[in-house]
Amino acid sequence: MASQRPDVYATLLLNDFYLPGALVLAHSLRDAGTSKKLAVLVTTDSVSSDAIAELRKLFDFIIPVERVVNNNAANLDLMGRPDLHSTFTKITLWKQIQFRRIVYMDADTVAIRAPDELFDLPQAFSAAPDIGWPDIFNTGLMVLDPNMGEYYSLLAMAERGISFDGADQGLLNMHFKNTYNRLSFTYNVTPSAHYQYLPAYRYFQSTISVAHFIGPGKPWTQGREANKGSTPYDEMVGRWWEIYDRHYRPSADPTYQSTEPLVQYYVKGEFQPVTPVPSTSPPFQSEETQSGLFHPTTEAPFHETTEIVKEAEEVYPGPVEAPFHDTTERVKEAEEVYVSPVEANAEKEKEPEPIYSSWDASKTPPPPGSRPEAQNFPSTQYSMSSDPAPFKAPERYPDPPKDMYYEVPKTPSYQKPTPIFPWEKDAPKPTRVFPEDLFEEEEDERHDDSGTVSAPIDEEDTTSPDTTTPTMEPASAEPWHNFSRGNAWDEIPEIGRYIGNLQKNRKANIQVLQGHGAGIEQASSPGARIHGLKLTDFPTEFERPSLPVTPAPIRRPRFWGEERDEEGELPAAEGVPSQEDWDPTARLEQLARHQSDVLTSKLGKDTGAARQIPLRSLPFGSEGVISPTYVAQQATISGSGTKSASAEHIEEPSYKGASAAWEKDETFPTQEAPLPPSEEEKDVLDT
Ligand SMILES: O=c1ccn([C@@H]2O[C@H](COP(=O)(O)OP(=O)(O)O[C@H]3O[C@H](CO)[C@@H](O)[C@H](O)[C@H]3O)[C@@H](O)[C@H]2O)c(=O)[nH]1
Ligand SMILES: [Mn+2]
Repeated sequence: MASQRPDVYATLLLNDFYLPGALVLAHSLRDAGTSKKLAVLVTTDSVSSDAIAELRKLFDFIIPVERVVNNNAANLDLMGRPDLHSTFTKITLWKQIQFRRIVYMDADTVAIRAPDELFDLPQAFSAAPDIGWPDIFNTGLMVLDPNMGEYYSLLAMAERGISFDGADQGLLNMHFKNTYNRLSFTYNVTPSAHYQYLPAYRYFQSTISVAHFIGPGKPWTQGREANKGSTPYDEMVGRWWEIYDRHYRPSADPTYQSTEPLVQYYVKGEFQPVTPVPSTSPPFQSEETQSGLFHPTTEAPFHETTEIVKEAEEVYPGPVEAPFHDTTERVKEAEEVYVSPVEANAEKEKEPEPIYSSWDASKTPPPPGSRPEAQNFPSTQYSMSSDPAPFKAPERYPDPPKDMYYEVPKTPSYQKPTPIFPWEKDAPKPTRVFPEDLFEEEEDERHDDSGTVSAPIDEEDTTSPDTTTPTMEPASAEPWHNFSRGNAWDEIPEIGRYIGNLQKNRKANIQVLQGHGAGIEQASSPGARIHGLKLTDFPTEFERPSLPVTPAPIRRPRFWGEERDEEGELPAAEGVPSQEDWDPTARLEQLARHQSDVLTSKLGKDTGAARQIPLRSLPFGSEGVISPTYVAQQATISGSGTKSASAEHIEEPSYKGASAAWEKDETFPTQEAPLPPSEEEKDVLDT
């Protein structure tokens, strides 16, 4: 008597988190005037008796089913939905042979109209395309005729974990492949917050039968404020809230206060206890679910704005009891663990310290005996002004300040900074003459004499007033021919003079230089070398102490014994002794003695006591060493005639600076000289 079996709309509830969805779906079908009965498949290991009690008010059949779990959940992770580990349970629909036909609808669907015509389809299995991959069907709405053969076949797949997405949709699509009857998309419209085909939505809007909120966020987990816009998604979410509000929204009507708070408990923003009620996890919850994306328990009750709390206080004038107040086993368990809000309040008076510090609300239930979370919230109250006098604006507000701009000074305000150190004020006028100055004077004279420039080519270039940078000559066909290897710092006299002036300024502050320096300048050949710009400049031959330490090399006779051709030989250097006359030991001794004399005379002046530096013996092993070319040893070397090469007297270094640490022409600490104006200061000066 197959015709006797009823038709039903069926949904599935795997836990309390989807309770609001299942209830709203049932209400939507009823409100739409369906003639069919309603069934709900529940996994009793994870759906609370309170939830079942709530379902019983609405559904004609509460059908306990055994959970079918996919133990091979890798594909669910791929989908980002570890919470769907138990959706294989959907296959138990085929077991429900007490029904002729089932129109199955996910708990996250809502009927816009009751699609009762689906019960009249000739096909045994129908479903609508999936928006993510339209060749397959979405398992959120299925029209099926229960059949044990089909069930076992599906169970066999489930037990082997055969499903391309790890959930029921992958399994059922693999089982029914292309044999399913494809329904219109209007039977399972899956609006997306991310993508929607707006013109099609508007065009087909009036024919939509069912909206399905696929994905991890459901209307009841996002709260009523989340989708207030006018997109198709928002509009459909609005349809869900419409039905929810019609049946579950608490109102100010005191007769309505008996509304079961359990449903609101699982709807974000709806459950507003005066004192928080501990959340309990369903007994079955896999690790993935607990740490996964979806946590309605932690989202729902504790994250509210004060505004809504106030609203709730109006609705619930007295302390609200926990929603789990029956005597089921689960609630008993909960009561053992948790102190009731009333008890908690009593304890609070005894001991005000909060004990929430280490509790992670997203992972575990509150610790036993814990205080209400919000007990220490600041309770500052602001009252409205009770002064009835209207606000009167003052007659006149003060004028805004005038001339609020910066006036650029007409005359440059740059002034030499006031001296800080005494030597800045008492600095004597520099009198030292530098070779480049002499060189310039000579140049001027030459110009005057001949009337034409007779200087060497590079000098000519640099004196030309418009050639400031030799490297920037006009481009020619072969630019490398004109490329100068010169350094502008060496070649452009302006730079040289500028740096020279800087150095002069600095040297002017060093008094010790003046007396001794002049002699050096006299001795140096003016114009022979422009020095002083580079730190690596070495003293000239005139500035160096002359120490004839190297003898002239001995010429060896040529291989054939003939005499050397003296033509082309360089003249012997002045003051360089011939190698025959060179006794290195005597020379070293002489040098050491000289050094000792210099030191004695210097230190003697300072300390008043002349110190004798004893003659040291030569290092061990070097006593008998003589130059291989040494010919005749002479005890004393008679001077060869030149002043600087005198064997008896080796000249002292020509420089006698401030200290031995300084060498001639070394740069001196720059902080002492007043620095030239900076670029900014020059800008001011130029204006
Ligand atoms: O914690 C849960 C999870 C799921 N369900 C039930 O299982 C259904 C499927 O889960 P859902 O979150 O609706 O999945 P969808 O976001 O819709 O994901 C898609 O993928 C699922 C797995 O293949 C299919 O079941 C859906 O039909 C399909 O739309 C829900 O509607 C509920 O009826 C629960 O009761 N509790
Ligand atoms: Mn769904």
